[in-house]
Amino acid sequence: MKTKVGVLVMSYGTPESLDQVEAYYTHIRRGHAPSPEQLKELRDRYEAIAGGVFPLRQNTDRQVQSLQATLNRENRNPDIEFVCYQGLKHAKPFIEDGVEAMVQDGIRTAVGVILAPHYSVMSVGTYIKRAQAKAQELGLSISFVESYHLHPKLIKTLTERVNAKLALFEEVGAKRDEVRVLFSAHSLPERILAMGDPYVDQLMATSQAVADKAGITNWQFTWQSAGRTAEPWLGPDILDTMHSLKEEQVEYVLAAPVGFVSDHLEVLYDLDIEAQALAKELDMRFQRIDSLNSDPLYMETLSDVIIDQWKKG
Ligand SMILES: CC1=C(CCC(=O)O)c2cc3nc(cc4[nH]c(cc5[nH]c(cc1n2)c(C)c5CCC(=O)O)c(CCC(=O)O)c4C)C(CCC(=O)O)=C3C
Ligand SMILES: [Fe+2]
Repeated sequence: MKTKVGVLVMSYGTPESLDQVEAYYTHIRRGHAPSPEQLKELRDRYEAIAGGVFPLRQNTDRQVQSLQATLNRENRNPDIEFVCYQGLKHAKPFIEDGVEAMVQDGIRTAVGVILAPHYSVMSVGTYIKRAQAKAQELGLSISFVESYHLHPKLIKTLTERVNAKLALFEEVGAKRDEVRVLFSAHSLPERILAMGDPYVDQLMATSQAVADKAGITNWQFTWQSAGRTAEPWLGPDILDTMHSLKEEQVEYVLAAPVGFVSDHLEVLYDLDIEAQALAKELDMRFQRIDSLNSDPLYMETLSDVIIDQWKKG
């Protein structure tokens, strides 16, 4: 009989229906309910992306399924079998539920991975902390993949996506080097800088690696989707960046949100609706690269780093 190795696949989580948006938002706000205005604003954004469909849920389900198949295909150790469990930060099944399910299934050792390539103590760090605490409580031995932002297969597939959209621009008459590529990621509060957090450096490294592989020099990095709180967040925001590009007379813009791995609100609303509307207003041509979702090279990236982490223990 093969020994089962658990894989806790962690992701942000999303509501299942518009009714659940309030509970979800309250969880993100650490138990503080949003004001009616804040709630309406968030519900409106979900309604705008696909009439209240929550694509992140289905995308995460597919990623987890597809990762399990990839892991068991790539695994060269005949004595073990990988079994994936989902653990979400702000929705069911929560991270703690995933750990509990493994233990109930008799799993003794596990690896945790997050569906986000870049480490920050405020993002990936909090997923790991919660999983570790629950695992300790239940006596499960678990270790974690902290980041995989320079994995060659990740860089390769992101580069192919950039090249595919640059080719589309060329079809409408733009020269490849006239397109400004905007690499982006979710902003975080500025205070991560004083904490020596690797988030910014890792994002710059991914962007530089993709730019090098695609052979592009007309690019920059910008933030997006900053939270609606009083404290300062990392900037410049993509909308401000686009205003500056207008002044530079840039006409063609390609958004490459390398901090995200799935179609969800931050991509489908903040880029496809909000940034796209601004581009129209500024008379710019704006595109974005396709999200990774269950891309085979992304699945292999995850499978490689999980198998390596499992060998290390
Ligand atoms: C680093 C990071 C990632 C990327 C890494 C990762 O994936 O983990 C990410 C992803 C996501 N963020 C998401 C949604 C939201 N994030 C919010 C608020 C916040 N995000 C934060 C950080 C991040 N968020 C932070 C510091 C806050 C402030 C509150 C707090 O300190 O936690 C809010 C509240 C309202 C607002 O501010 O917009 C919403 C609705 C969705 C799901 C979208 C969907 O359902 O389709 C996804 C994938
Ligand atoms: Fe967020």
